[in-house]
Amino acid sequence: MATPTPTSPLVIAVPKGRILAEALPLLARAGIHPEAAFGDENSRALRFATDDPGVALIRVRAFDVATFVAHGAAQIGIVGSDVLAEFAYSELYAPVDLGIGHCRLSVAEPAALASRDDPRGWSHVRVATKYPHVTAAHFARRGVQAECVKLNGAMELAPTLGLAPRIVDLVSSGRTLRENGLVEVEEIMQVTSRLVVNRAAMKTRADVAALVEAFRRAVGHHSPLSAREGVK
Ligand SMILES: Nc1ncnc2c1ncn2[C@@H]1O[C@H](COP(=O)(O)OP(=O)(O)OP(=O)(O)O)[C@@H](O)[C@H]1O
Ligand SMILES: O=P(O)(O)OC[C@H]1O[C@H](OP(=O)(O)OP(=O)(O)O)[C@H](O)[C@@H]1O
Repeated sequence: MATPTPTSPLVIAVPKGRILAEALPLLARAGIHPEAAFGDENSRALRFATDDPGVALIRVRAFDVATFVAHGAAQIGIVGSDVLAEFAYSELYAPVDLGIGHCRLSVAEPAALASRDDPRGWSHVRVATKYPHVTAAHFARRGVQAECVKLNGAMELAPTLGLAPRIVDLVSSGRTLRENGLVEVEEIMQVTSRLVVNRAAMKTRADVAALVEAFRRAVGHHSPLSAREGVK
């Protein structure tokens, strides 16, 4: 595990993709001003300077933000509560709900199946998902055994191609489900993006604690949440 020293720049991990666009104004409000390439989706760079030599940004996949911060390779990150719930890293502290990346994690199935289906009667389900742990835990809570087929995207194809009759995926507008003939049958959790911090770095580095406060002020949010609270 990388041990951050007070002299090394503080590294903030931000996911590429949709969260990046929503995170940019928030970073600015927290006083972080990255070089222009950071907001350019076409840039192939992965590490970016800011106007503060003590702060650098990295752009990584959403699921990898949690891994970088949990191992101390980055001290702070921005990540969806869906990802936090799936990994449940004890090294991560999630003190601020950033109020961006609103969506929900839901169970969906083909409209034809839903019209004659009763979720209360399920004892075993086969589900295609990027979230096998959250899915299994959700069904186990009501005594249903979930057999998960792990996919990294395009879960919506699974029912029509016979991979699994149901999926667990993120839903926002509902358009992706609709355009693929699926309907939502159960909500598992509401999702927003959280600021995550490496617990050891939070205790040992004053710059980390100061930046957490800057993010709190930036979202006007003051109540601390642990990594497990609010993420079911
Ligand atoms: N439709 C959505 N509306 C709002 N937020 C979303 C939506 N889909 C995903 N998110 C949030 O954004 C995060 C990243 O999702 P995204 O779909 O960009 O990842 P991805 O493209 O699957 O990532 P990668 O390609 O790196 O695996 C999710 O973990 C979730 O918290
Ligand atoms: O309800 P909607 O508004 O249609 O949003 C839901 C879609 O958004 C996410 O995918 P994303 O667009 O990030 O693409 P990806 O799965 O290819 O990353 C998610 O995996 C759904 O497919």
